[in-house]
Amino acid sequence: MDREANLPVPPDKPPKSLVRPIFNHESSSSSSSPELLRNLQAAFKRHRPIKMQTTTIGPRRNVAPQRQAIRSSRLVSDSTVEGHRSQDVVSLSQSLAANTLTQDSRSLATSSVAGESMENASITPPSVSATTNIMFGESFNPSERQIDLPKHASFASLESNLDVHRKVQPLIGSTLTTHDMEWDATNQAEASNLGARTGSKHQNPQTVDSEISLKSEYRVSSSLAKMGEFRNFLNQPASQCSASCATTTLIHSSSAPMLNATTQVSRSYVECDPNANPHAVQSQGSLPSFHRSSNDSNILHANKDAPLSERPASAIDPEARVKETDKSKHQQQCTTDVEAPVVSSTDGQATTRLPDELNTSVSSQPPKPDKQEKVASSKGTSAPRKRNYDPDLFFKVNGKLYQRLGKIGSGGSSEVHKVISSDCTIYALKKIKLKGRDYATAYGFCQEIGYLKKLKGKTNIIQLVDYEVTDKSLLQEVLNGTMSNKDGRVKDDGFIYMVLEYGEIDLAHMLSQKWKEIEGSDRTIDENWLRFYWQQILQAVNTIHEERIVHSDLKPANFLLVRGFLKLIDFGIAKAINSDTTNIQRDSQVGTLSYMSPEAFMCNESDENGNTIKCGRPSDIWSLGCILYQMVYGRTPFADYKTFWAKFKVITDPNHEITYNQLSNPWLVDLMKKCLAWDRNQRWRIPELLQHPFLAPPIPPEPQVKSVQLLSHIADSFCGDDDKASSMISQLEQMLTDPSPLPRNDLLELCVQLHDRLRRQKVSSSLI
Ligand SMILES: Nc1ncnc2c1ncn2[C@@H]1O[C@H](COP(=O)(O)OP(=O)(O)OP(=O)(O)O)[C@@H](O)[C@H]1O
Repeated sequence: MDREANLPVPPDKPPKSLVRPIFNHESSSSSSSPELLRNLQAAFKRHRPIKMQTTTIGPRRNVAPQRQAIRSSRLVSDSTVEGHRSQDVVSLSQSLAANTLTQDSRSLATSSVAGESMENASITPPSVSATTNIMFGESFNPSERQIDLPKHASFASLESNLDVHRKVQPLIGSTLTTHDMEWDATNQAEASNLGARTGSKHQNPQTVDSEISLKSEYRVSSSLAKMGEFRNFLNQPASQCSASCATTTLIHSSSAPMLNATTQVSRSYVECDPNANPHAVQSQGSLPSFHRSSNDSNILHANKDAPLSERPASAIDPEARVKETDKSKHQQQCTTDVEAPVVSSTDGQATTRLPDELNTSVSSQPPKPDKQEKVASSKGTSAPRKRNYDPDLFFKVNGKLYQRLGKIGSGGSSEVHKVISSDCTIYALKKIKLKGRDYATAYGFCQEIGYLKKLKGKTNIIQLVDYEVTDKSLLQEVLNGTMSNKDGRVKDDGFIYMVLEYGEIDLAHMLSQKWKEIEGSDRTIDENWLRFYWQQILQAVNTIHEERIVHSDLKPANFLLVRGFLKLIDFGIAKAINSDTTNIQRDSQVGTLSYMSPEAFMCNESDENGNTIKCGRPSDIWSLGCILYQMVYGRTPFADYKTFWAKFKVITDPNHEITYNQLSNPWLVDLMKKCLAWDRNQRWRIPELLQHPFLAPPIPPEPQVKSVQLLSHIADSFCGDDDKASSMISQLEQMLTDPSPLPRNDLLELCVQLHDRLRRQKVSSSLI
């Protein structure tokens, strides 16, 4: 039965021309004045996100709690410090704000219905940006990116809505099931107070007010009843949860007078996330007026029906399959939970639970204008799947949408983008195009997924959050460790998508910044800074070496700073394709070549003994030596050799001597030499490097300290300007303070000479 049909038509529909630009779809009703909407529209046009092409932007009520507003202004200023990144903050925050704004504009309508003062609902652009920044200031804080803030903000936004909605809650009256009323005691108390005030409206179902209240009350009750679930929902792991977020702006839509945050936002995500909040599905089914344009489609069930090629990688990944089973259980559970509100219609006629097929049918329908929805519901058919997102704005990985925030970089083989997920977590999305590559290379790229899976949970390795290989057979082969079609080329327009932890800056950029500071001054590199990062670099590489993985492409750009610590990225690729000429071509840009070991240049060739030259862990150590050299001197050891052939020649020459300018700490030179030994067997391994005196300086033994003190007494006893004696004393001092083993003979000889000199001086002074 169509509940909507039983509701009186609101007499005061705002002109569509006013609503359309805000929501980009038909807005069926609102009891707020057209004047107000015009003002809202005008106010928010000024704050339209630059990057967001969505038109689903609406006004936002200034309903954020005071405490948050204060906090927001602090965060606003924090976020501006981040310079370049703050632009993302702005665009993102605006886009996310759009979501909240849309919701709140609906709250506005309700608040007028419920008799709430419209002054509270007034829109002030500054408050919009402040609230917006509450939401995003933190989400861009490197240390808190994965965090509660977006969740908190969504929640705050929801609560803000609820502040308004609570006042209409009592209107629900007896039409609500007990389930609907499962909200916290505070709300209930408040509602019962308000009930007395607003109860009369409920008595007259024919009035516009109560009609709209009845529409909204479902959403209110649904939202309130689901508060607990919503909290849980927001607490879901990033990769599994869908929540209020920027991306919803594009797919928001509602023709109903209002829709609360929980229902609307999460519903929006069901379409992109098979694991998304099932409440959304229910609300969609139960509220036919909430339909989006016919362009949208719901993937929740479309995924089930999708052909294998369209299914997520989890369909073939046993690990992911387990996850999916759990999620679908959860989904079923949630669906059951929300069935009651679905059928508790305002006219009291639909009081039984919907049959499962109908639920499925309704929830799987692509949201459409009312008419279409009715047809679809009654027939129980699924609309054909359509692409329901703008690929210029979003990436879709395993059914989940990630909004593009900008390109971070591009490697020889990939593009890396900064993205935001539906739960407002920032990620890096690496996209590798497979088409045209030889199969072995494509296989190699795909192997990175295998390595990243193997290194899951290792804190100094970038973490893979999700992935999709559009060529499922390729992924299957990689996961099985088999390779057919060795000599073929990838013809299909396939891609690898990897959703990765996001790194704020890479070591290459850190270094160039550091060297900009140093250059022009008489300062040298800060040794403690060097120790701090060098140790992290070693530990990260040690992690993969322990896993028997050779990176083969170590360079500063492949160490990313994530929440203050360096993490290794992009490994495995170079190793997997090491013998492939493409790799050499890729690396032929000066910069990467600069870190290649002699054996990497000669890999698979035979040495003078007829043994095949292999690239193993020592090859990575050489690259580490080049990185350290660059950290110390501001340039790589072979930077003077510009072309490929010049580099090739000098690096593969065993007699070439690397220049080490003198440093105040001799251990540092020693350390570089240990890494850059031409003979790979001479190079130290990471466990040894971690114990090198540069990182773990030896404490001078006690006797040596005493000797130095004694020496200074001897120096004092020389009278006059005895240059020879002074020079001998400083030599002795140097020997004693040098942490390397003392050259005993030299030391003894010096001591004897000094003693003689002192004796002679005494003799001559006694003669005088
Ligand atoms: N997780 C991430 N977070 C932030 N930035 C990233 C991330 N992954 C990669 N990048 C950026 O993108 C650049 C290219 O990424 P990556 O090295 O993985 O691609 P690639 O195609 O293998 O590059 P290349 O072949 O040149 O090494 C990196 O240097 C880094 O600046």
